[in-house]
Amino acid sequence: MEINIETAVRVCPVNCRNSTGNDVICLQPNIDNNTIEVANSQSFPVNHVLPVNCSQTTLYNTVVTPLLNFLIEGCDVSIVALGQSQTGKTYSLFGPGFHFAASELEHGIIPRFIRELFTKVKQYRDRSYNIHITWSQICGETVQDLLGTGSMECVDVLEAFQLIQLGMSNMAPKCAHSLFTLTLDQEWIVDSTVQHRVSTASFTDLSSSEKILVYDNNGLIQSLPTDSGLLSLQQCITALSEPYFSNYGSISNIPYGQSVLTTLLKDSFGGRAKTLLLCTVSPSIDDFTESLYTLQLAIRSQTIKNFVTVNSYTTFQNARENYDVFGLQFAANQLLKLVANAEELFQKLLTNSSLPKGELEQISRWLTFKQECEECMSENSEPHRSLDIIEEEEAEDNTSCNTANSIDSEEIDEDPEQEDNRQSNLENVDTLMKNFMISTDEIVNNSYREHFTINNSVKDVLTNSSSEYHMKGARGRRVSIHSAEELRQSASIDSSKLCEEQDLENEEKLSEGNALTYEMKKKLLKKITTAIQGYQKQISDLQKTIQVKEKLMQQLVKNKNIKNNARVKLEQKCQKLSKEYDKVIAACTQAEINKDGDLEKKCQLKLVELKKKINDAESLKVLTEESNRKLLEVENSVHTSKKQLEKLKKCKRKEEKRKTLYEMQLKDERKRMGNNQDSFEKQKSSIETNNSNENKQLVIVTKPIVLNLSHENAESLRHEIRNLRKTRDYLLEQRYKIDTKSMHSKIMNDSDEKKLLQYEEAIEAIDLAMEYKNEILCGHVPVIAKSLEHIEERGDKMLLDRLMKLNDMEMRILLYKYFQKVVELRNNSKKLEIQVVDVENQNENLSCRVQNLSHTLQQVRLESERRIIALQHQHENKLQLVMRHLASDSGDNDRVVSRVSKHALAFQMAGTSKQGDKSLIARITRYARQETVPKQLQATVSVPQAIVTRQKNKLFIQQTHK
Ligand SMILES: Nc1ncnc2c1ncn2[C@@H]1O[C@H](COP(=O)(O)OP(=O)(O)OP(=O)(O)O)[C@@H](O)[C@H]1O
Repeated sequence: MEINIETAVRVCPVNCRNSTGNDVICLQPNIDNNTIEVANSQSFPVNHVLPVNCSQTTLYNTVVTPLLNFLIEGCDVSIVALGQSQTGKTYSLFGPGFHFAASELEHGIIPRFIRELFTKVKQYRDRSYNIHITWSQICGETVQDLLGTGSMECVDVLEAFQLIQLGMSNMAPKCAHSLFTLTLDQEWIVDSTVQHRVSTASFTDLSSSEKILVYDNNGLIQSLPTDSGLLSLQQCITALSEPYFSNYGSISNIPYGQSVLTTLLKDSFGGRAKTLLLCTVSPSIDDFTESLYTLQLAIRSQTIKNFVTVNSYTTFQNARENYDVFGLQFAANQLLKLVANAEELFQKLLTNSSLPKGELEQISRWLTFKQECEECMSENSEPHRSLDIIEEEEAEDNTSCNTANSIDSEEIDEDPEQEDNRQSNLENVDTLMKNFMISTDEIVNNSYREHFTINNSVKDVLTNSSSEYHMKGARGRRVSIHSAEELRQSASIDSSKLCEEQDLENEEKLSEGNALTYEMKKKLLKKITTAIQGYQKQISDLQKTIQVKEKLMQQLVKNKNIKNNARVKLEQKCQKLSKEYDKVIAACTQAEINKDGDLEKKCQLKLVELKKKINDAESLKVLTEESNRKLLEVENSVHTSKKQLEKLKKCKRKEEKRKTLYEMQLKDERKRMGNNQDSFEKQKSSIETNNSNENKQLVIVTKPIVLNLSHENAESLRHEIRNLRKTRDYLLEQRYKIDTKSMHSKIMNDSDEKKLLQYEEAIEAIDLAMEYKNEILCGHVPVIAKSLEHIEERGDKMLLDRLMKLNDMEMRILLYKYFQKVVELRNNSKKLEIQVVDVENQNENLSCRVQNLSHTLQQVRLESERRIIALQHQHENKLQLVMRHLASDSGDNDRVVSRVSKHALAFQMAGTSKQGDKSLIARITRYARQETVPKQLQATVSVPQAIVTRQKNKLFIQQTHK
């Protein structure tokens, strides 16, 4: 929590400063409104004003007691006594000199604090604690340990008092500031966890110092202490009290590192301690200036906000590994301190002009990194956030802690919001990445197209007649870097998605077609042709299926009337059977009354038989009623198949369109390449002629401007250029030889490949050298030299400086090494490009396989569909026959009805139920994935056949298998 530094002003008795007691009073403490009224009618409002003759007890109770609570809760507390010499700083902190122990009433803040601390911590029976004391004095920039043993543990008040006496006896008279520190370490157990609190109470007795008067920036007189520690403390207080720093704008700008005193008081001013600045002033007019100085500093200090935190951590009982938490926490704190110290040191070093430039740069880079790191960490979090989180683990029922906890809970509440922010940040990053990809692709495409157009004439000849290796960019740099769009194109062509999804992409492909190379187009054409064939196959399969379905539909329509008639007949039959059933029941009852056992038995048998007949007739009736539903189902299925057919035809048309387009483009390019082939030789000879012309022109153009150069120099430059040109021609010739050789053999061995790269690099380097020399000949500053002049990056400049200092031999070695490195890099990149080509080919093959499989699956699906329909067809035929018989014959055909109804139900269950369809399709899909079609599906399915014969009034149905 942010808490302002508290201020308290104690006005010492007039006689303290060895005055006569008759001094004129220049300031008056106003206890009612906590202000100090000064003679010049200025008033200083502070947090606590203590009356002139206030007792040590009043002082302690008024301003110190609350601090003890902070300490016990785990916060660091600090009391800094500031004031003119002999105004009672030491008296307030310790008591009257070395004899403070004589009267408890005279005890100052520290002994009272110690006594009360021991009393209070003992009240927390569940806590174990230990208290350590350190005491040091600071004289100038020297720190001296007053106890001689560093930190001393004391188990009770007496031991602590003895240590104070020891320290006082070691104190240097006057001149030094003293820093008395109490460290309280507490721990207690809550639900198998060990809660720890480590807090310190520091008491600083600032020695007074002579003041000098100086003019400040506004021309006003300002008094500054001569003591370096006090001076830098004043500067820190001034800096911290500026509004900019009160918001922790940049705490790193506070000059804590200027003195040992301010380094030690860092936590008290703008740090993590709860601080009380106790100012002691003299009321005497003689001390007016000093009092004014003290009061002004108090006013400034009370605007400073400290970020008070609870120093707590938790460990687990009997779990040693968890002590690491503390270890890490401690290490983190230490690291933070180290970084802060290093920063102070670096800030100091930066002002030291004697340091070498490089080191100064290193320091400023370090500071920038730290600044960036701090900014980054403070962007979404409060300062000291990590410690707040630790605080969450403990919920104590006292005021200070409650406040802290409320802050924590707010932070917890913010978590979902932070999560949202993180999410939206991720989305933003995603969008940015996508945009970046798009723009990168665009740039690569453009530059590639540019490159392609420039080198078109020569390249086409080489590309077309050479192996794939040439096409994919063994020549030239980064030719094989394909855009994401290109890669997407090649992947999407193989996808088995229906054309609606592909439409958009296909449109894109058509428009992008111009950016593809000849070989790419050829490949694409091949793929398109395969796709068209696939579509054609699917279309014809689907057409067959539709035909079969339509036939079934006709059959169903035809059967409709017969089924209606049969239903009427069956209804009549059911009624007749029911009546008969009733009659038999009546006969049975009569037989029972008559006690005719035989008749009763016969009647019961007849009843069973009749019941069976009624059930069979009812089942058959249900079958006749299903006709409409079936018809609807088949109609829907035909409709869906027709839709699919339309889609496939559309896809096929699109692909055919693309095919025509690419065929045309390829035809054009072939024609153009034919012309290029013819003109290639011409170009070669013309290039040579141009070269010699350029040579001549060079001389002609440079003639009038060469005036700046001495005749000898110009001549030697021309000579060098001519030599370079010869070398270049030779290299070109060698390169051409390797090209021609590889064109014929279509394979290039490793040494040829390396040579080719070396030639290309060397040609590029020679071109650059010639251009450079030519510009000098023309009296221009060479472009490359101009660009060197504009180097602004410090690192680049340094590199350039180093390069300039190299001698000729070193330069040659360096260049040779670079040349080798470049060739090696190009060789590697070429290998990578070949690997990319391989991967692309593999991808292509896999895509083809996926396409084939998807076609097979589609085919199998259609075939199985046709088979099911064929079965349905046969079933309908049989049904039709039975129904017709039922409709025409009123005789006893119960046996037929029974058999047909059973068969029909069985067929329904096994063949036409949706579940059956699904499992069949699932099976077929499984087979399709295995790339094999099951034997059952390859061979004709053994369909049951029935022969129906009629003898007298009976129908005979005989089931056979084909
Ligand atoms: N409020 C007071 N009541 C009684 N005596 C006081 C009071 N303030 C100071 N004195 C006495 O004044 C004398 C000087 O006090 P003290 O040594 O504490 O001053 P100081 O500010 O610490 O001086 P220095 O800057 O030299 O350290 C002591 O003898 C002290 O007992």
